[in-house]
Amino acid sequence: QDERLLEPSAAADLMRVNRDNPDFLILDVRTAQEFGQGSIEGAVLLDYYASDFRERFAQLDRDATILTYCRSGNRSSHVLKMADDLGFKNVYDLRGGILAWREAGLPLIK
Ligand SMILES: O=S(=O)([O-])[S-]
Repeated sequence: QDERLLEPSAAADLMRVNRDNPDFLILDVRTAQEFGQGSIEGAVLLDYYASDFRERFAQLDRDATILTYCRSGNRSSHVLKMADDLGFKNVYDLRGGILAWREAGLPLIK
């Protein structure tokens, strides 16, 4: 059991705690189209399917606290592995993705 896989409520707590942390990033790895249909407030889009995803991801601050999510948790689990490979220290993954987030009644913005 990987404690970096956060249930929606724990992910929401992480966001709350890091509200004023300039080194906190919410990373949405879905497509631009999916992002446009509703996203978590403050999230930055970096499409996992983009050919330069790894290159761009690797440019992020390895010491930052990053919460990543996708639609249901598949793509973001790959991002978590990539983050480990690249030496990122504080990367979390929203378990069940935005579907679970929405299911938990948590807010999305358009
Ligand atoms: O990759 S996915 O779980 O968002 S379909």
